[in-house]
Amino acid sequence: MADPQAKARGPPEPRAEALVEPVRVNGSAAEATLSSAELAWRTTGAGRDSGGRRKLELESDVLGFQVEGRALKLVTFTRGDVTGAGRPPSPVGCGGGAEDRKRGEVAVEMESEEAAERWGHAIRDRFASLGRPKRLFFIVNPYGGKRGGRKIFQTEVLPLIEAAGIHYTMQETNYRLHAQEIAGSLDLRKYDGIICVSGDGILVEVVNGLLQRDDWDKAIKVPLGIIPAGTGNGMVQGLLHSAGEPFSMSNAVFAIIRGHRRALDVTSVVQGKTRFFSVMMLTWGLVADIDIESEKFRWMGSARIDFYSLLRAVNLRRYNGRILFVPAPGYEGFGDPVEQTISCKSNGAANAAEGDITDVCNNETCTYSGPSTDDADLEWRSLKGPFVNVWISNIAFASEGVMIAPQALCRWLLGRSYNQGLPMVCCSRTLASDEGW
Ligand SMILES: Nc1ncnc2c1ncn2[C@@H]1O[C@H](COP(=O)(O)OP(=O)(O)OP(=O)(O)O)[C@@H](O)[C@H]1O
Repeated sequence: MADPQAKARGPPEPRAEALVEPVRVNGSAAEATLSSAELAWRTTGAGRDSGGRRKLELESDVLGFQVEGRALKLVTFTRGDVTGAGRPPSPVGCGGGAEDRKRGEVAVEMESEEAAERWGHAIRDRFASLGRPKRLFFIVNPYGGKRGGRKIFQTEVLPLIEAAGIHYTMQETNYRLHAQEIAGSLDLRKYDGIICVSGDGILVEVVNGLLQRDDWDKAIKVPLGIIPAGTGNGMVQGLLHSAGEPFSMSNAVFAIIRGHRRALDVTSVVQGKTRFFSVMMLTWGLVADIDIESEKFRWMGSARIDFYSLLRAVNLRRYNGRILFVPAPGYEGFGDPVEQTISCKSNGAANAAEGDITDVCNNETCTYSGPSTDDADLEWRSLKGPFVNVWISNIAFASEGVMIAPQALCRWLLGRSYNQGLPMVCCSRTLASDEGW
């Protein structure tokens, strides 16, 4: 989940005492230990696996659990078999590869109901300390990608969410900007996060809806998540990549269940009299044209982008314009110096170098008015077109298969002309007018 607030997990919890009990695991007698990090057991009876130690990492192997009388039933989600019911278990310490996770169950029968309750409490506390959500609000776009959002929610998301014991509310979007309206009026006190089952567009609508609220400063701290059901899905790919997880639907859902978070910058964009907020990328020229003009091929799913890119690549257009930017350290040599003072302060847009100053923020609809920056000492530079493509990216991936800015938190990718290649320019945070929460 992308959480604009979370910069770090905070200081580690004090270590709780490990619980040790004689139990039966999947019917076999064993001695089990529950620490704050793992549930481990060693079978004690006679048998093929007697004495073998197995373990489940609570953070990364367990979807959820239930206490039923003396039984503690854990739903596992692991790479490889740790239950002992199927293939021989992996020895302790051997992690799984990139294979997909599979669901399993480990039934731990305790000696008393009190013991089962005690262990249940300990696991619940551990999940809470990890920031696992308990109540989520899902926004499902039935129209995004190949129009599979509803099915993805029912078949891929719900089974895992229910196994994790998470309460949820789901609302489908009925029209363009509906997600923005929903986020603008949702009672956020009821939820630990808003999850979009959609393409990247709905996530951006949600961010805009949150920032248009009167309580935007609290609203924007609500964790947001995304399940890939769109055309590009670059945000999910970027988030999973940064967590070291391969791209898959189940990994995206599990990352949300585990409470994985990272902060995300928000870019404030002013165009004429309109202000909006972006968390992913801004494009002008080739990529924007491909995105917009390929709409008529939406039935192709992700392939529409590849197909239309080819069509446009053989017929490149050029765009005249000038880009003003503040280079990041080490990139000061890019572009040409700008003489005029450019203000990027408070409410307004980055004003044109020629000096047009327009206050474009409409306070009725734009409660968050963008970051305030003191740009008095900033050394602005400029690049003059014509451009084939201008691509400003806040994330590493444009889509599942397209890594455009490997180290992106903020990168500028500028295609000045077809023959000059694509120089990459690292911009300063203030250039993108962003603010990290
Ligand atoms: N019921 C609906 N009917 C038509 N459009 C809708 C509906 N619900 C949402 N939308 C619009 O669908 C667009 C695409 O949404 P989404 O980002 O989920 O999918 P996508 O296929 O990845 O599209 P894109 O590549 O344009 O981001 C958004 O602009 C959204 O406002």
